[in-house]
Amino acid sequence: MKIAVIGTGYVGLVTGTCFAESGHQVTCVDKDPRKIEILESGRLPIYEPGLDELVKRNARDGRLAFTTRVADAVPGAEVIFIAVGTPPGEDGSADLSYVLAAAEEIGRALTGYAVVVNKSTVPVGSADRVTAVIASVTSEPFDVASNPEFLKEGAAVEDFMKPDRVVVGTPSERARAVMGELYGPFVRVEQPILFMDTRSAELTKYAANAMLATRISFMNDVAALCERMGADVDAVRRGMGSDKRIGFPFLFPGVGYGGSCFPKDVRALLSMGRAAGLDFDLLRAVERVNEKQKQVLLQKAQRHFGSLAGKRFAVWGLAFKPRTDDMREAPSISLIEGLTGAGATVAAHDPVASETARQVLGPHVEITPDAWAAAKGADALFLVTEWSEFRMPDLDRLKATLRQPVLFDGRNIWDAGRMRAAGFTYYGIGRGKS
Ligand SMILES: NC(=O)C1=CN([C@@H]2O[C@H](COP(=O)(O)OP(=O)(O)OC[C@H]3O[C@@H](n4cnc5c(N)ncnc54)[C@H](O)[C@@H]3O)[C@@H](O)[C@H]2O)C=CC1
Ligand SMILES: O=C(O)[C@H]1O[C@H](OP(=O)(O)OP(=O)(O)OC[C@H]2O[C@@H](n3ccc(=O)[nH]c3=O)[C@H](O)[C@@H]2O)[C@H](O)[C@@H](O)[C@@H]1O
Repeated sequence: MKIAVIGTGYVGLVTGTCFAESGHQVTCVDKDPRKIEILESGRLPIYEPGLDELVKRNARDGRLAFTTRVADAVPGAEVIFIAVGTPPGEDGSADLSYVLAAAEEIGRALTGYAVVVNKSTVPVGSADRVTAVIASVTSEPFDVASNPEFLKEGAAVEDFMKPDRVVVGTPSERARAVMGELYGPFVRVEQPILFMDTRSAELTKYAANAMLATRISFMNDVAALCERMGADVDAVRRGMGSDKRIGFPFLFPGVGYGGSCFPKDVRALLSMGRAAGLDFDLLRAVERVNEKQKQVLLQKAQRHFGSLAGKRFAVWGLAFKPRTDDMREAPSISLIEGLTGAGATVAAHDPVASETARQVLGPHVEITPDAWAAAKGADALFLVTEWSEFRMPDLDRLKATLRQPVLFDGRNIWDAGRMRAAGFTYYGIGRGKS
């Protein structure tokens, strides 16, 4: 099939590349000429494990092309994906302007029947608005489908290639057939394509993200309770997750969820609820707990040191999660702002996100080329993102490098007993009284 993908961010680039990998002819469009220039030169504008190899191979073999012009990609395409951003507006509701602008450009470029697929995360009812915009600028036949994306950054290719499910919302039999053919190679009987109406598909995406965020906030509050009651959240988590009805994923307490989606999608769902006359109390609490959680390490440091003024702190891990360079709503930002706001200086290291972090954090935060340089002379070390390379540091070297052997482990990746036995003062999240 001939496919066009509008937007080459995490979702668009992965979608386009994975369809090209399965044999389709794909053109990816981005209005940002810098991104297209980078892609055409064989590099990637984002860090996503395994993606660069696939992009290079499919571009070389002529199945994947890039352009800045929607009008170059749409004519003749049977399926056109919209994968542009839907950032939060002032009141938390999703800003649909990029999606509608892309829809209009698509409409103007249509040359015959196509399925226009909305992959961006959009409020319920958006498919109707996309349909209206396209119909207002073309008389060509088309259908609109909602096909929310569930990939995780850092594992995006794997998630796309082997999805737990594919959700497709459309009333059109013809569009269902096209989408069935497209996704057939990616699914099996037990990982089905779930066809439904567009509104249900749009809501499924928000409800799934909100449920995952709820699990995390729930566990962060359980962790807080563990600290007050002298219980160990790791044991509690294992005990809970072993129940098949609960399961293990997304039960890790930490420094709060971040990233480009959970925070914005929780807010957007709350806003949708408000507009529909529903006060989604549970979700408001999820968000409140998350904001509180982002302060947890700062509060532990304040309790330990009293005043933070004049202290030097090291931070390991800046991206909102490992295996990505994405800093959007990263919990490291709140921590570092809290530390520097209290008069401390910060030196930080991230294996991949240093460049994006520098732009977000500004010049007053020292970004070091390796983890040890950040730790040198620090009064304490904060572990914020659980990159694999931080898991087993040389403890003798760490003790000799830090000015004071104090550890704040925001992801519970270190063995508390081992750290204490090695002479560190160790603080985790929900690991007994602290
Ligand atoms: N990042 C993620 O892991 C996931 C994101 N989503 C959703 O997918 C959507 C896209 O997210 P990301 O890929 O992270 O966004 P992004 O911000 O990384 O990329 C969006 C791209 O679209 C381009 N763009 C905007 N308007 C355009 C137009 N009219 N023509 C051509 N290009 C245009 C922008 O220049 C940008 O490069 C959002 O709605 C997001 O909520 C869904 C699942 C996972
Ligand atoms: O809509 C989206 O954009 C995507 O949002 C999340 O994916 P992502 O944000 O890439 O990363 P996650 O692995 O879900 O992590 C999100 C945040 O939650 C935190 N987290 C995750 C799991 C956990 O147990 N505890 C926890 O604190 C992570 O550290 C991170 O800050 C969802 O997992 C994807 O299914 C969804 O497609």
